[in-house]
Amino acid sequence: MSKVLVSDPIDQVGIDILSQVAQVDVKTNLSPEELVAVIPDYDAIMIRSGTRVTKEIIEAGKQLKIIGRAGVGVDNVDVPAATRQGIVVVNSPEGNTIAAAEHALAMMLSMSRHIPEADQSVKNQKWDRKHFMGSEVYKKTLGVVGLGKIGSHVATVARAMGMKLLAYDPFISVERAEQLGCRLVDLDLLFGESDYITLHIPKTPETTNLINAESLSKMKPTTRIINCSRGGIIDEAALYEAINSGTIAGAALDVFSSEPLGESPLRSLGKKVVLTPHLGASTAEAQVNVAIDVAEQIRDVLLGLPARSAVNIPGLSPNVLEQLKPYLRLAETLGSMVSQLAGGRIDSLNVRLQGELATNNSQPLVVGALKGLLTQALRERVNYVNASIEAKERGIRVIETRDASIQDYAGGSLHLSAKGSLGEHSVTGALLGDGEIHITSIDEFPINVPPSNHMLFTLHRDMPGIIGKIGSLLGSFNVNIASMQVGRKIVRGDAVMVLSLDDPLPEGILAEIIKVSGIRDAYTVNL
Ligand SMILES: NC(=O)c1ccc[n+]([C@@H]2O[C@H](COP(=O)([O-])OP(=O)(O)OC[C@H]3O[C@@H](n4cnc5c(N)ncnc54)[C@H](O)[C@@H]3O)[C@@H](O)[C@H]2O)c1
Ligand SMILES: O=C(O)CC[C@@H](O)C(=O)O
Repeated sequence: MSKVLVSDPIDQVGIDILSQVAQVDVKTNLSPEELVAVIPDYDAIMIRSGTRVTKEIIEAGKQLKIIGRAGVGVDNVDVPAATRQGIVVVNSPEGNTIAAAEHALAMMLSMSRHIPEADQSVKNQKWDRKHFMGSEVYKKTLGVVGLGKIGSHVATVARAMGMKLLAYDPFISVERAEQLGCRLVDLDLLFGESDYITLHIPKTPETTNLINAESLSKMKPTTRIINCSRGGIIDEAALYEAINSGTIAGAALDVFSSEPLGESPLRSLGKKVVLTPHLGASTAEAQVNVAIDVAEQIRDVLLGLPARSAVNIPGLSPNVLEQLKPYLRLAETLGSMVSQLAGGRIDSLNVRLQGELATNNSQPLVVGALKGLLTQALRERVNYVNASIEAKERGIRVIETRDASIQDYAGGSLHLSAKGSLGEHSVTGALLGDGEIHITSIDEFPINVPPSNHMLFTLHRDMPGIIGKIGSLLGSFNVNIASMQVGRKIVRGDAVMVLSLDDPLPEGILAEIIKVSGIRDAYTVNL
């Protein structure tokens, strides 16, 4: 039975889902050393933001197949290290969107009305109404940095509260921003005009310390900043200076460059600052959502099914995935066939999506073809996560083409051609009515055969007697032929013969087949 380690607090509903297929061990607050020590036993790890899954942990996780992040940000996972090791990393891109957006809005309002401090003073037996004069958000300008899922919801609610909206997001269209009632502007303008600035961006090299002494100096003395996205996007020392000196009015922070927050002068800024301990996703609803979302994906991957929100393989919606599954099998089968036909070192793979397939998201099929191609060399070490990297590292050039005009099969067909040290070979395949894979051409010779576990292909001159000769030769070695088909372009020209065999071709027979007069070449394929 598979084993899953849950190393951060996860809602019970997630544990119940995992328990359907695995032994689940909940061990929270493990030190990095303890994690390295226990991880070799586990097939999957499920985390929130508390656990850092480092390269060391990943390398020690020899059995690991999947890392599940019950939340959005995967910056606490070394995704490149996981990818290299063929480990799927999944998250829950939407499960806590509303929770995080509502937290940002709550932070904005509580900072404006000094609610945390006022509450504390009443609890301390005081009745001080003068000290907590607030300001309204109505008709104020909110600058939204990052207009993705959370930023969009914040914008929608803020607009309903009567705020004017500016937004900065280099990857969002003007139309989308306008739909949300936001004016898309550059960062300097947003910094200069906003009364409130709310950050909803990932932490990347570009966004690290985006809010620094220089950007803070462009803001109004009344500006207040809200950060419920990621620590490290704000230079905390510069923020402290700016608030302390009156360059800006205040900040509400849920995330910090180092968590838990250690000694920090930010704690001393009184009512100008509201601080929460990374609570953006901490609602009962969000925790149920993310636990279900990620536990289901871990369960599926442990059952050998694809994940719907993998961050290191092409993301596909469950519906698209369901439709594409038979074509992924087709791509893998053709990839494995073409690599065996080509033999030797492969320099390039051309993947041509034909007919209806040409209109689809081709990336998963290309990865599927590469996975099939590399299975010969890497066996189970290659998977949908690392196939592209492994191909790149081997110097295999991948060319992707589309031809929607080839309407040979309903649903489309896939044509792979591999060029290598021993020449070039191609294979085409399609799914027939019942979803069964059919090979529809080999080296551009038309055929129509379902693939079988053991196959023999010959390239020969189309002439009387040759089929009989091969049949007798195989018979003399006690090889049973299950089916046979010939494909040719012209009568008495070159042809290919495809034989499905009951057993693998014994050692040495291929050399005998090639000696038969009229046979130009012969190849075996085992799937
Ligand atoms: N505090 C919490 O508990 C909590 C909860 C959930 C999410 N988050 C964090 O909130 C952030 C946003 O999450 P989301 O679900 O909205 O993500 P998202 O991917 O839907 O949106 C992020 C947006 O940022 C934009 N962006 C990327 N680089 C940018 C840049 N350099 N400048 C401006 N915009 C840029 C993207 O185009 C995208 O629209 C993430 O960092 C996530 O980890 C925090
Ligand atoms: O796990 C959490 O509580 C925080 C999650 C949040 O930071 C996220 O990126 O989804």
